[in-house]
Amino acid sequence: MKEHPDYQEELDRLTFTKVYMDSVIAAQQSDQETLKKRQESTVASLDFKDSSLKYQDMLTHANFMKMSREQLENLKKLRKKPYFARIDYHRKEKPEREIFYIGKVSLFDRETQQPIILDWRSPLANVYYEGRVGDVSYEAHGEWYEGNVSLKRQYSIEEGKLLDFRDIDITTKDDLLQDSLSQNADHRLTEIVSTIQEEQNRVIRADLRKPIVVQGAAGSGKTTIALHRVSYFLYTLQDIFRPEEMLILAPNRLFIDYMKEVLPELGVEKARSTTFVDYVQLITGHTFTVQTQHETLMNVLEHSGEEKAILKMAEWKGSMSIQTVLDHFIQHVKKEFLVEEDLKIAGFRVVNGKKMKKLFLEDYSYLPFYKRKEKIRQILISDVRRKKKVMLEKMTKKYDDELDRALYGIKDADKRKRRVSFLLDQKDAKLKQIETESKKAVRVYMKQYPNASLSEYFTRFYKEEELFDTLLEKYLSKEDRQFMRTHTLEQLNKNKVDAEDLAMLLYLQANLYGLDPDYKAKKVVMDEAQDYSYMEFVSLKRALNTDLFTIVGDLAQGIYQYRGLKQWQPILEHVFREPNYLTLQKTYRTTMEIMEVANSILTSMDANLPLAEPVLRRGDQPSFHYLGEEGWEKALYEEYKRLKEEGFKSFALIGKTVKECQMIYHSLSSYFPNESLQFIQGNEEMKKDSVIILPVYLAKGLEFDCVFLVNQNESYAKEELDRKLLYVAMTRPLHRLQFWAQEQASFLLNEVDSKYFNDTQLSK
Ligand SMILES: Nc1ncnc2c1ncn2[C@@H]1O[C@H](COP(=O)(O)OP(=O)(O)OP(=O)(O)O)[C@@H](O)[C@H]1O
Repeated sequence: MKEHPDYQEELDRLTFTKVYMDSVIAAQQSDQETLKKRQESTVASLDFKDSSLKYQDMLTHANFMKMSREQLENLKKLRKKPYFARIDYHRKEKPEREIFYIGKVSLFDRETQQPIILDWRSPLANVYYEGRVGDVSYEAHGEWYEGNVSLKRQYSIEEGKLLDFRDIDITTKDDLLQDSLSQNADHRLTEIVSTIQEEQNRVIRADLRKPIVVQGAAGSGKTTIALHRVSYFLYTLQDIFRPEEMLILAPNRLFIDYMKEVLPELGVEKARSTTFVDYVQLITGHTFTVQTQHETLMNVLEHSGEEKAILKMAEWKGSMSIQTVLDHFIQHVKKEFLVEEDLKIAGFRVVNGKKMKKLFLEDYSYLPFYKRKEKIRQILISDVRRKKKVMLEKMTKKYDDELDRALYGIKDADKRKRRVSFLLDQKDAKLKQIETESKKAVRVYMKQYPNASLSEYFTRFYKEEELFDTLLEKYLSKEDRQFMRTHTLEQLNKNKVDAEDLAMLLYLQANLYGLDPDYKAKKVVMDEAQDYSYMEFVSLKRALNTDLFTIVGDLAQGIYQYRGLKQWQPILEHVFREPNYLTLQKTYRTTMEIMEVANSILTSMDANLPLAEPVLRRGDQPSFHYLGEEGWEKALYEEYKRLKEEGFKSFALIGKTVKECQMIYHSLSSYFPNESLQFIQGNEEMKKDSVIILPVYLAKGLEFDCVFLVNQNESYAKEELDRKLLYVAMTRPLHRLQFWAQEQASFLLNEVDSKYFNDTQLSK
């Protein structure tokens, strides 16, 4: 590197940037207010018609100057690695080329407003990620700019020191990516802004106003890219969206912890990250215990007896048909809101009932039923208040006229006296009647409207047998209907619901009550989306009333296929308007050797999915170890020790089920040093230096340097579900994969070409 003609220039640039950052940090610490004002006045004096990048960037800079303590800390961190790339760019209309350094956030010269560092999310930075050197164009704020990139350079900077730099042209491979992939993982996801690949960049920057569905192979960066898209989204639309309005849905709490590490790095830590189950519970405020899809899956894997009927019911509860049925049920409920009685007070018609019905059916048709009811109540209150005055006046006038007539018309003094006194009493009584009836009229009138809770409606759906049968007979046999009714009602008696019921609850909540604004989200990210049912997508969309969804998943990993999606089509065609659909085929997590074995399993599935293409990274072949031999536990421990000595940091032992994992834990715990094994079966947080034992369904989405697939008792069968579980398990390691079982067939390795793995018994 030192021989490079630009070496000194690059060194000077880094020094300049760091010194500049130091001055910003010092200035921020000493005089935050003055600086802020100065920056704001510079921005204020700008030509607002200038829609170019510069203006937008300067606004960003103004925000940047309004640094919070947290941001200041970030800047200090960034000083260690201020940028990772450079582009030399010549914009068509400009006289000369400009040099831009790209980093995690932008930094501008306070005096000249020239960028010292360009944010990776800025429009111009797109040309770094897309294509190679040569003619390029990019879009910024609706306008296209053309130009030429003559140089793309990558830097390795650590602790503020320039370690290396290299240029990328058409022929060079991405060394930075290779370096980054060969690193070891320590149970957490990292940001990848310096090595985002072209196909990934396309997902990150795809039209932000449209929903997007991404089918990506295992390890293709779906989770990582979805989070980078949120970061890009917040940067680009920062004037419209706040991070708190983002909702990130992950499969379980373990996964959220794993993902969370990368959120502050990307500036999206304020987004709400949760599971679908927790989110629905929060929105609906219900207190049911939820039988999760994992528990159902476990029952199936461990053969509980009723599994066929349970699976069928789960599938049905998540299907497209249930939406139609629920819509009918909602229409049925709606009839109870169609009050058309007039509201009368002391004989006066204060409110026309037909008008109320019209309000409900037409004017407020965009609102959930109970919100419409509330609107009507408010209208009634104000109508009654307004008309009370008129009624009192009219009533007073009526009696005053009568009194006049009595006073001047009745000649007989006694008669007149009686009549006047009678009229005065009457007047008094009538006015009082108006007063008292006005007070309670609305309350009484509103009693005609239903007043039931969400769980009452939900229970009713199952309880009213005749209605239930009428609604469902087109879709399910009598036997299936019966099973579904009794099963769900039994669960409800125990204050329990199935995970699949949550979508129905959310759908009812959205249609009947709506959502508390505090829980609303304007943009939704769904990871492991293949595991969601059709009804879950529909209910989320209905409840949140937004199209801004980023949906990433892999059908090949659809281990909850009994309830989840088998294809993306229904979502693409029926849930969203004109969604974008993109695929990620390259896989970055694992080595070519591991991917060859995993792809053999993928080929044998029905899914008809493209094979994952690993980026060129080599490692040891996966190995098969005989677990039947005495002392296998010690042998496994020795393998672990050997790999640890090689420098690998994170290890997992993956079993097919929780029971299998219990067995593995039991067998191995006396061989591993105290506390170094951690058995995860739910939401426990993973300890950093432990060897993790966990069932496949919980390992989904996670990654480890080395993975041991262990099979003491439960083999993977040739059926679809088991193939998917196996595929998920095989695609977890970054570097090493070992199979431990009594026979190769336990991992379906008898179907895999033996040249792809090493049988340790044979090679002895
Ligand atoms: N462009 C990249 N540069 C460096 N590392 C990358 C890149 N893309 C992905 N990775 C790494 O590849 C690994 C897999 O990424 P991620 O977990 O996001 O993939 P995924 O598609 O969600 O996987 P799965 O479906 O198996 O859960 C992570 O370690 C991630 O950091």
